[in-house]
Amino acid sequence: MNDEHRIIVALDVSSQAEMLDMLNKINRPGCYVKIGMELYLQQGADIVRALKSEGYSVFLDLKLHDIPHTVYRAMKGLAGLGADMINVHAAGGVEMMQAAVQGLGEGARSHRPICLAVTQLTSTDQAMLENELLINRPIDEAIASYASLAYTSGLDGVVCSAWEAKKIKSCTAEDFLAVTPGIRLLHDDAGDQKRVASPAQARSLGSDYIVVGRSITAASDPAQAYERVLNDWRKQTWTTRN
Ligand SMILES: O=C(O)c1cc(=O)[nH]c(=O)n1[C@@H]1O[C@H](COP(=O)(O)O)[C@@H](O)[C@H]1O
Repeated sequence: MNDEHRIIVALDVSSQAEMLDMLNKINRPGCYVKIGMELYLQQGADIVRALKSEGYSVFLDLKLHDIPHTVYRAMKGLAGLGADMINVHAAGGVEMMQAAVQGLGEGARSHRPICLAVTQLTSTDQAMLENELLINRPIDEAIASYASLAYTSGLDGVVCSAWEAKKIKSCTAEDFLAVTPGIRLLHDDAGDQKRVASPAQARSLGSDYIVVGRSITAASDPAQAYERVLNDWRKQTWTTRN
């Protein structure tokens, strides 16, 4: 798989027209894109079909979190859209994650989409984990524990920050995917993201894919920003703390 396929661009816009405009600006036909709830909830399933018919790889990020039966039925329907990657919240538990994989397997036309579990959002930090979610564990331990549950549930990987990727792989498997948002180029504003890394850091830390939104889409020249992300990912000069 080439380097470009490891960069997933988060198309966080609200209409098909804005999406097409952004894809035009990025100018990378067939790249990997992520459709989140903003676009999906306003434009519906056709947006995924349209992107697939144009040759894009699609991560459908709807972060399902419900009772197992509901998630099973939702995934069975979503599987037919042809997305390459899809996610649930690990906090839904083992039975729900197993139901997600089962639904995807039964609904897929050919290949089952990659199924990921969101561990803890990259907008969560240690203080929020303890004070709001009442989880009194170090955040990387809590995340590794969610990842282990996802692994035993038969998922293909997790969404986490780059900083947890190594620990997750050591307690699951080397080929258990770490898909990491919270990516920023040097000098970019972190905004609401707490656990942030650069593309080069993420790769050094063990990320398999990076999800990049505003560092590309809010840049004055998105095509140039995409190129900077890709070059940084390729550089991988940064070495880990461990
Ligand atoms: O599942 C995700 O994609 C996701 C999980 C997570 O923990 N953190 C996170 O930021 N995301 C998504 O990744 C994208 C990050 O966007 P930027 O912060 O603009 O790069 C957004 O579309 C988020 O919805």
